[in-house]
This record gives sequence, C-alpha cells and structure tokens, in this order.
Amino acid sequence: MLELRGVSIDRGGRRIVDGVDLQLRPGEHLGLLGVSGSGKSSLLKLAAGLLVPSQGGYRNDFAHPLLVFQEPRLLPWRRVRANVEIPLRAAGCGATEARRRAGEWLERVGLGAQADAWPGQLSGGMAQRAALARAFALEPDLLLLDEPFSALDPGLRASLGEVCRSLLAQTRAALICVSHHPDELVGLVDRCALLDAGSLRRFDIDDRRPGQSRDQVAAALHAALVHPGVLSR
Ligand SMILES: Nc1ncnc2c1ncn2[C@@H]1O[C@H](COP(=O)(O)OP(=O)(O)OP(=O)(O)O)[C@@H](O)[C@H]1O
Repeated sequence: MLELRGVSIDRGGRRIVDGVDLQLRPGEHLGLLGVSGSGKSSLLKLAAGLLVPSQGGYRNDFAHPLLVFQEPRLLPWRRVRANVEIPLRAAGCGATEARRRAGEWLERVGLGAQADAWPGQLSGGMAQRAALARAFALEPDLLLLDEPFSALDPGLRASLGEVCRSLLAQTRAALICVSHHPDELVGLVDRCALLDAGSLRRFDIDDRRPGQSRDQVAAALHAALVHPGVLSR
C-alpha cells in the first residue's frame, strides 16, 4: 500500500506538490495526468523512493517499486538480451536464472527474435518493449511509468499499451502511469488523478457514467486536462 496524506514536495526552493492525498493498493492501476511542470514526475520519484516529502504523512509498503522512463535507456554496447540480464544480475540473480528470465520476458514482449540484436538495430517501439521486458523481469510490485510511450506514434502507443496491460494482468503489479495522452491511459488504469497547480483531483474511470465508451472516457479526461475545475478534489 502506498499512502500519501497531505504530502508536499519542495524543489529548488519552490513548492511543486501541495498537500496531496493518495492511496494505492496492491494490484491497483492509477493514471496520473497534468500539464507540463505540474509535479507528476516528482510524485513518481517520491513513490520510487528517490525523493522524500517536504511535509505530510508518507507510507510505502511496496517492496520493489520500479521507475521506467520515457526513453528506453538501453546500453548500446550490450546486446538486447544482456540489457535485460544485467539488472537481474545486479539484483542478485544467478547467471543461468538471469538468462532464463531475460529470454522469457523478451519472448513475452514479442522480441524473442531480437534477443541477440544490438539496441541500435531496434525501432523505437522495439526498444521501448525491451525496456518493458527489462522492467518486468525484475518483478516489481509497483511499476512507475513516466510517459513511457510518448515518443511513439499513436499506433505504436496503442500496441505497447496492450503489451503493458497484458503483462500487468500476468504479474498483478500495481501501476502509476504518467501520461499526456488520456487515450493511452483508458483501458490501462482503473482510475486517474489530475495534478493541477500542485493539488490532486480524482477521476474514477469505472464509476463515471457506466456504459461510456473508451473514446468518451478519453474525451472526458481530455476536457479535464484543459478545464481541471470539472473534477472533484
Ligand atoms: N531537480 C530539480 N530542482 C529544482 N526544480 C525541479 C527539479 N526537478 C523538477 N523541478 C521543477 O519541479 C516542477 C515539477 O517538475 P516535474 O518534472 O515533477 O513535473 P512534470 O509534471 O513531470 O512535468 P513534465 O510533464 O514536463 O515532465 C517543475 O517546475 C520543475 O522545473
């Protein structure tokens, strides 16, 4: 369980996040929206243990939070398979087990045939799938995605969203996904929160007008991004 009670974050002498309340239980999937600079990445870093709150109550019972960035950040001088194996070895996994798990997760993201390729030989979508395989192989109980599909075209964003959804269903990891694209969040998360001038507003996808299509929910989220006042605190 991740619990924030009245959490504020100051950075560079400025209050970035102001009095945020948030709860995330094991297996829950939360989308985080907000305009640029609203503090989304700072909240993810807090959940990853890379930042501490300046004020407020904070509890994080997730044992293995893992942050995935917008760029795949693969080591260009190591083959794709090694890119997945290296963090596993660093986490204490034996060589045989690391090789087995790397192979298995590369298969699951559809990169079995590219395991011996160099990162430079992959397309942007393939590289991001390799980054997802590397993340899931580490078996996080809390996955923190910071705009993971933003650099990709809409078709690839949708297909990587599907890959991610199916991997989450297999592992039952909790998720916080930051995105500027409501359409990529709908279907991936159970609820969304919108950071607006440091404060959090809720948007429960399941509770909101049952029967709404995905497109309608995405449109409502889009409207909330532009006019955050329509959402409840
Ligand atoms: N290391 C830092 N030192 C000082 N200020 C910082 C630091 N990192 C971020 N900030 C500031 O904190 C604010 C929030 O940044 P953050 O990256 O959390 O926002 P964001 O919503 O994720 O933005 P974006 O969507 O553009 O990635 C910004 O005004 C940023 O300039």
